Amino acid sequence: RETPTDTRLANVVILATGGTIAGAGASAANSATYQAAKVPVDKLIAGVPELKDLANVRGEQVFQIASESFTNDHLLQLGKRVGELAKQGDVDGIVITHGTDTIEETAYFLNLVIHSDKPIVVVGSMRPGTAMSADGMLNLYNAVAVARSPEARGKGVLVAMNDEIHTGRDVSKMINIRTEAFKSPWGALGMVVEGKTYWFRQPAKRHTTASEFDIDRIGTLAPVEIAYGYGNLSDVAYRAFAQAGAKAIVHAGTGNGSVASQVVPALQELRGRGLHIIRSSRVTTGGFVIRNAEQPDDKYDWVVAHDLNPQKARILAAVALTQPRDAKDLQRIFWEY
Ligand SMILES: NC(=O)CC[C@H](N)C(=O)O
Repeated sequence: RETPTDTRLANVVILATGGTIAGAGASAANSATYQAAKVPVDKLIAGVPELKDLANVRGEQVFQIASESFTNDHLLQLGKRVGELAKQGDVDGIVITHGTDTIEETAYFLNLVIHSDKPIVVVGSMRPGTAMSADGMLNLYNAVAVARSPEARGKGVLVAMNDEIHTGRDVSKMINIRTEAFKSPWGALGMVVEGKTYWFRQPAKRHTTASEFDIDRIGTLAPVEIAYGYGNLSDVAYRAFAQAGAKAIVHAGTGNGSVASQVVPALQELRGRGLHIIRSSRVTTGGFVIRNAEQPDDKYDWVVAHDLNPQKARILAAVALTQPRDAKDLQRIFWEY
């Protein structure tokens, strides 16, 4: 049955892409063993009747996948749909349901390329809806509460998880299994309680309307790969990525983004052939890579990812290198976004 549109309420569109929030398990005891991306968006919305007290909500099924299977093409397709909806006068806010594994990559991508100050909120869950103490219903309710909130405007793309509101730029999945899985190294922006938002911080980096990147001007993302640092490192992965056509390699380095001495010559050689080398850190609760510490970045013409983790550094480089740039300009972008 169609519910009549309440004209006093904000209009929020829910774009569904899959993940555990759309997951289903065999029994209520299955909190970890289940299939992601099963439940269609209309059923997710029907499962939370209280949404209609917050906003006029309608759903669109964009994909039905687990988020580890997101490709650059999925990012572009989703981004273009978000961009279109954000331009519509009858849309006040957008919620994207998403698997949690790569939610931080999609949220950061949208934060970089969507030119709108309307609230855009990405949400997932850690337990499928069929499980005891499932977290998806409340997370979805909270996401819609943020998306309809005038106070969420202009804060960039947000992630609502576990009652917290995070900037898509900072947030990262730090723990699996637990519902308290998402943290931002510089703290959450706010909280949602009983459908009301409470704010404490503003994002400091360039995003959305202040971004030089625009989804309407991006046809394909640049191929950027990540190579992991560890003891006994070899240059095999770096050379293979270069051979396959990578425009940049993000080094998920040990500690300060350090590079094993036996690999430095290969990375110098690849930079000489035009590939960008981006040093990031594999530490999990807030890397902080500084230029010319550990490695002479000025001399080698390398870039540092600073506080961006390797997967976020890949997103930024894939967007930035949609046009050719020297390392100095790419480094500027890493400081500013
Ligand atoms: N909690 C989750 O959403 C993880 C499920 C799945 N791996 C995904 O990211 O889509």
